[in-house]
Amino acid sequence: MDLSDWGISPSVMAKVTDYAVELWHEHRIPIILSTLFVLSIIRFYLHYTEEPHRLQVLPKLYKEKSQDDQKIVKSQTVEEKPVKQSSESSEDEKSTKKKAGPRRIKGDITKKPRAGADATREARKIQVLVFYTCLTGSTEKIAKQFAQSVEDSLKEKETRSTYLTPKVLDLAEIDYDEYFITPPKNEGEPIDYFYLLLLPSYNIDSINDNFLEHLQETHHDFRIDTSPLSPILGYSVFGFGDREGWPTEEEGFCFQAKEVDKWMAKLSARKRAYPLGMGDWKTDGKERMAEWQTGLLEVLQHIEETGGLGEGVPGSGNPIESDDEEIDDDDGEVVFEEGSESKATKQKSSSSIEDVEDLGRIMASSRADGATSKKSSAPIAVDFTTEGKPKKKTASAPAVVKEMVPKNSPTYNSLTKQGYAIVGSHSGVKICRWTKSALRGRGSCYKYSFYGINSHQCMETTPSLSCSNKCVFCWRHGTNPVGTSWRWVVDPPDLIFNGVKENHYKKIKMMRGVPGVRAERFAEAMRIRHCALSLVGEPIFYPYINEFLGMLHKERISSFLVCNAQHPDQLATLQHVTQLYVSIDASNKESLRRIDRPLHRDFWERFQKCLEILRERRFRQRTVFRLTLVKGFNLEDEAEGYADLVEKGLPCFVEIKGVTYCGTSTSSSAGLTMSNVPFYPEVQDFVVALEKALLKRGLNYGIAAEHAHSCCILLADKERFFVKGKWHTIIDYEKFFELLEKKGPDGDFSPEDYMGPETPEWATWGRGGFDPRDQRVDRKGKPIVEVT
Ligand SMILES: Cc1cc2nc3c(=O)[nH]c(=O)nc-3n(C[C@H](O)[C@H](O)[C@H](O)COP(=O)(O)O)c2cc1C
Ligand code: SF4
Repeated sequence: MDLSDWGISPSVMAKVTDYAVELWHEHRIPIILSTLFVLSIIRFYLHYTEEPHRLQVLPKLYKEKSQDDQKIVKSQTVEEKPVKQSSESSEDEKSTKKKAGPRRIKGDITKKPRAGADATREARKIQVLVFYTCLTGSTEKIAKQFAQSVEDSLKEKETRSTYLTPKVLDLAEIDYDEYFITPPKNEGEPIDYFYLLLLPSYNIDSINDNFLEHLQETHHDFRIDTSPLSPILGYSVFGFGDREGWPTEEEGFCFQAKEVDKWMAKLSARKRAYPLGMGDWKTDGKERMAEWQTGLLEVLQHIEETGGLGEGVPGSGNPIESDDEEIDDDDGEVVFEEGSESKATKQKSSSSIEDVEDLGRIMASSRADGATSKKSSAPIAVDFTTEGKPKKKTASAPAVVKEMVPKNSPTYNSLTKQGYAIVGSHSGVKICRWTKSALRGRGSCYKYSFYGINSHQCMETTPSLSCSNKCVFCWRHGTNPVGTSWRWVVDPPDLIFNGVKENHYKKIKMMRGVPGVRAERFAEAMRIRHCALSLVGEPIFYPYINEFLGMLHKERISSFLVCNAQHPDQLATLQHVTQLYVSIDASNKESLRRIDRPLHRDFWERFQKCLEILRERRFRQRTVFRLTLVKGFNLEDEAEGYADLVEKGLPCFVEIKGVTYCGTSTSSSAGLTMSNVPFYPEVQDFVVALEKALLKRGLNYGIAAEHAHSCCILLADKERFFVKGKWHTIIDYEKFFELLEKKGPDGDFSPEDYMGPETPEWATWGRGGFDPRDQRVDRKGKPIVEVT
């Protein structure tokens, strides 16, 4: 077509073209932008007007797809929305729009159930596998009988719905790869495995060597995970040996069982379900195995109920043999720094002070409260500030009584972090370092050597975390509470008693998976036989201490009570305890002020009064002075001063102990450093000097026993505890309870009436006093070789 046909001449055309080109060159940017703007508007318009139409198609597609999927994944649910009619509300429409898009799946994908998960427990069976080796015939028989007996017991406990009949497997016949690289694979229903290994030791080449080599190689094989047996539910080993040929562990008793236990811990990622048991079938084997079996059955039942090993395992079962816990001494008394609570206690509120005589009344109401609300809120505040003169009750209304250690307080957090369990609002319990050590056969505390206390059966607790001193060598470092009077809520004694026992056992159970814990000691530890009332604070601060003691004694738990010679009124009314300690931290007033930093103004008078009480009661209570020696504070030239105090109190025993450095800011602010810790020979010299000073005064005390390991020496009254040429510092605990039951808590009987057998030879002066049943280890767990 020609433009001239439309009547447009070529010259006009050329002009228009020129004009358009010129226009473009001059305004091309605004033109482009405007065009883009217009196009976007059109695009948005089309998007919003077309969407409903597209949505009508999509659900249909979803539905078809989801039907296919359902065939494959049963537990998946496809989220779909019915097609919306245009008449439906815009709200619905919005939600529909929101959910449009890729297919979404609700619910979990069906996973293989995880061993140990509660929810899946029902669906899974547990298979106990009993592995054994045998050269001379005994272990095979034992293994079969054992498996039968486990099955019978599980039947009795009605756990058969989960446990399959235990299988007995000879390690000489099985393929290790089938069981000891990964747990066996089961084609049918899923099964969880629990391994038990009964293993005699042989000091000749035997199948045990192959087995151990296999375990070791599996652990080190770089192609496999270092803990390929971690899917098993747990394991435990029992070793057989012969004490005639291999009397001690150092000499090889059950050495291969110990090795297997160690490797299994590594391969299973610390799934030690129960401590290694060891026995000699000719002597104690049956007994040891019965204990081991009892413990195991409890674990198996626990697994059945909860699906796992429970508290303490794994986690507590650190495979590295180490004692990396902080230095912890026996009976350490802790002073807390003043924090918010102590500030509260400092604000003396005379209005909240009650007569000591009123305690009976308050206690009755406290008990009643305890029965319903577990915790008494009786507003008790006992003033201990001025000894002997209880303040008159005032008429004004009592102030609000607070808890000593409330759950959300910094003190609570600090103490629980340090491993204390807080019971009620003012009591604490903790497993002492020696209890752990004895459970692992690494030595007991000096009280085993001196008095026959089994450290692994000892509970260390206090019914009062509060104290009225701020001793420089105090162990723990919290934030409070210290105080001269009881201004807190009082918990009833049964609440404390049950609570401390429960928590003690809980903590013992947590030791189950710790390497080196001995099965027989672990089993024994489940019966508390002794209670050290010390830990932190001041036990006789607790208004119902006698009731608490009564509960201990009723269960035949002995009581070793340590007090700080600041509460004479409470000391005077204290009923029988198995052994009554008074801390004597200095020989004179000035020294005592410097070391104990007492809060009482009349601390020296109180101290003197306590000594008088002890003297009066020395034929009723088994009294002990405990001296803690701090070089540069109370050691040098103080033997004479201490002798004067002994003359005054005439205790049955005097324990002398070198302070152990705790490195807290309390101690450093008091100028205490490592140089204040006396060496054992210095403690020995001091004790010899004290013995001499006592003799000079006509006091017949002699050095009865020592425990070099904890830098502790015992002086005893020779007239009373040296019988027929032998020291008798050990206690006859059963006799104590018999006397108590016969004569009552205020009964008339003396320490000699429950004096036990002679002090063991190895504990006497010059012999060191380390329990010969155990092995001394250094802080890294390495055996200490004595240089003689
Ligand atoms: C050759 C031989 C070597 C042994 N070596 C040790 C040993 O080093 N340590 C140990 O505690 N017991 C040792 N025993 C003792 C056995 O471990 C113990 O008697 C065990 O109960 C034997 O079990 P069995 O009859 O199943 O083979 C040895 C016994 C034998 C026959
Ligand atoms: S008496 Fe008990 S609490 Fe005290 S050190 Fe010994 S084992 Fe520990």
